[in-house]
Amino acid sequence: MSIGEFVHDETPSSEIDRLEALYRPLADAVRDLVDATIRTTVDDATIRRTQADVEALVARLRARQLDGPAGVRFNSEARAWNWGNAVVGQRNALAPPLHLVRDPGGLLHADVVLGAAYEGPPGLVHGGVAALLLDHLMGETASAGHSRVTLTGTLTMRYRRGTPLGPLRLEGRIDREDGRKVYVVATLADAEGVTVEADGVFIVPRWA
Ligand SMILES: CCCCCCCCCCCCCCCC(=O)SCCNC(=O)CCNC(=O)[C@H](O)C(C)(C)COP(=O)(O)OP(=O)(O)OC[C@H]1O[C@@H](n2cnc3c(N)ncnc32)[C@H](O)[C@@H]1OP(=O)(O)O
Repeated sequence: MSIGEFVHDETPSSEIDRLEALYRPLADAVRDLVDATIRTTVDDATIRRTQADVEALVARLRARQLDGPAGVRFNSEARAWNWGNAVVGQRNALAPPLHLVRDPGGLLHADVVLGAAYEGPPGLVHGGVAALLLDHLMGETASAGHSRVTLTGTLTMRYRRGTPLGPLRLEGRIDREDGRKVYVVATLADAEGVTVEADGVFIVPRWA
C-alpha cells in the first residue's frame, strides 16, 4: 500500500454532504433488502419475480460505474470520505453503517443496531463482525480525528460472552503511544455490559 491510494480531492465538504444525503437512503433501502431476503417467507414465485426485479436494478446502476473500489479521499478541510468502507461506507449496504462520535475527553463511541445480516451463533453477533467493527473504531481512534493515517498492526479480542443482536455500543480510546505505534483499547457492549474487549497496536506506516 502507498500514500497514493489516499487521494487528495478538493471536492468541497458541502458537495460531499449533498452526495451522502443522496446515497444514504439508497444504501438504507438495499440494507433493508438484505434483511428482507434473509427473513422473508413468501412463496417461490414471488422470490423468482423479486430476483428478476433486483437484477434489473443492478443493470440500471451498472450503466455507469467506477472501474474498481471507491478508495479513500480527503480534502483540505480534513473531511475524509470512503463510500465503500466495510464499516462506515455511506454507499455500502454491507456496512451497518457505524456512526462515530468523538467525545471531548478523547473517547470515540458509536451506537449501532445489528440485525439478522450480522448473525453468527443463533441470535448472536458473528465474532468476525464484532472484530470488524472494533477494528474500524480503533483505527479511527488511533488516527486522532483524521490527523494521521494508521493501519492495524496487531489486534487482540477477548470475547467475554455472546453479543446479542440488537442495540450495541462501541467505545475506544488511545491507551498510550510509542513513536509510530498507537496502542488503543476498546469495548463492545449491550445493555447488560461489556461483551467483547479489544486491544490493538495501530501503526503510522513508514510511508505516511
Ligand atoms: C491525512 C490523510 C487523511 C485520511 C484519513 C483517513 C483515515 C480513515 C481512518 C480509517 C480507519 C481505518 C480503520 C481500519 C483499519 C484497517 O483495517 S487497516 C487494514 C489492516 N492492516 C493492514 O493491512 C496493515 C498491513 N501491514 C502494514 O502495512 C505494515 O506492516 C505496517 C503495519 C504499516 C507496519 O509497517 P512499517 O511502517 O514499515 O513498520 P516498521 O517500520 O517495520 O515498524 C514500526 C514499528 O511498528 C512495529 N510493528 C510493525 N508491524 C507491527 C505489527 N503488525 N504489530 C505490532 N507492531 C508492529 C515495529 O516493531 C516497529 O516498532 P519499533 O521498532 O519502532 O518499536
